[in-house]
Amino acid sequence: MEFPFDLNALLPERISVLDHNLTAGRKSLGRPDPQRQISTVIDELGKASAKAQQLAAPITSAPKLQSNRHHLYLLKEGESNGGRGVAVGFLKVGYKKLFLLDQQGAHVEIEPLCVLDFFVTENLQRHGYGLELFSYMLQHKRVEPVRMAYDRPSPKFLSFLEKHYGLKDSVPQVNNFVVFDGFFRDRSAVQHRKPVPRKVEGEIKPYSLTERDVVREEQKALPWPFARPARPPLSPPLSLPSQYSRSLSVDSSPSRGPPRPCPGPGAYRSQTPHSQYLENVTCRAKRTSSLNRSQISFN
Ligand SMILES: CC(=O)SCCNC(=O)CCNC(=O)[C@H](O)C(C)(C)COP(=O)(O)OP(=O)(O)OC[C@H]1O[C@@H](n2cnc3c(N)ncnc32)[C@H](O)[C@@H]1OP(=O)(O)O
Repeated sequence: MEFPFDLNALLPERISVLDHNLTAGRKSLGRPDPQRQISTVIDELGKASAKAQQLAAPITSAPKLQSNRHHLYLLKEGESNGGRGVAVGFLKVGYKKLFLLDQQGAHVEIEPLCVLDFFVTENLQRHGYGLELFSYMLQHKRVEPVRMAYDRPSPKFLSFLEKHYGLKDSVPQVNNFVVFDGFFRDRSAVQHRKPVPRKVEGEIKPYSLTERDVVREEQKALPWPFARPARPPLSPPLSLPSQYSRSLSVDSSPSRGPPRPCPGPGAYRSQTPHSQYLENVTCRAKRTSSLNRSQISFN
């Protein structure tokens, strides 16, 4: 993805690690408003990622990064675009407090590092850039892929995880997060286990939403005539097991979350744990396995 400014001057490293400060390590060297340009890069990549995944709206943007304790790894290719560089893709991770089911079906409250968004521009996919980003993140976070949770991974990402890390067998969940065999190994000492609550009759409401669901809630919150009709709930892809439904995430823990400016209705997950499952709730956005787009250029 090309930009009308010098990416190499903006992002000196091949992979930049960005957080809520939107800085790429080095201070501005007299460049005009580097933060605004970094925001543009993040916003455009976020939009392209959402489009590639057929999400209703981006789950990655500069304002979202500024209001969360996430890390965004941004990969550039410095030689291209007449030496000004192109943005190749990004990987966004963050800690999320989740309620997961372990191998025995017991409810476990846990706060793993999660992959939240991952994108390589269409024309550069299957060239090893995704692996470069992912392995950089693993080293930076000192984590193994099997110890991470994955927020509604796309078919391409599932294939990526199996190919590069041998992650294949997942532990069934009742939410959108996917964890693989080995995730719960040696965790019992630090986990706060909870008994699985009995299902209560009546209306079943989620007590928390994934970022992907938040995007949908934000859209629903718009007044008529601005609100766009929500997509009908879709069944999980045939190749995937039934665990790919809604999440029981309760967001980042208070200790990790930065101060947030007064969220709007539905903007963030409820913090109140609910004792009900979401077994029947499969309201989810459809992902696509591929989009044949030519090289994206932003001018
Ligand atoms: C939690 C989440 O973020 S889910 C969202 C994940 N993102 C997306 O689905 C957006 C579209 N896809 C992409 O951006 C990329 O394909 C990524 C980020 C998933 C992987 O990045 P890449 O640079 O393509 O990965 P890399 O080249 O290192 O590895 C290639 C492997 O990834 C998987 N993969 C990549 N593209 C495809 C594809 N079009 N179809 C199937 N598998 C694919 C395959 O396992 C592939 O190995 P193969 O070519 O031998 O079959």
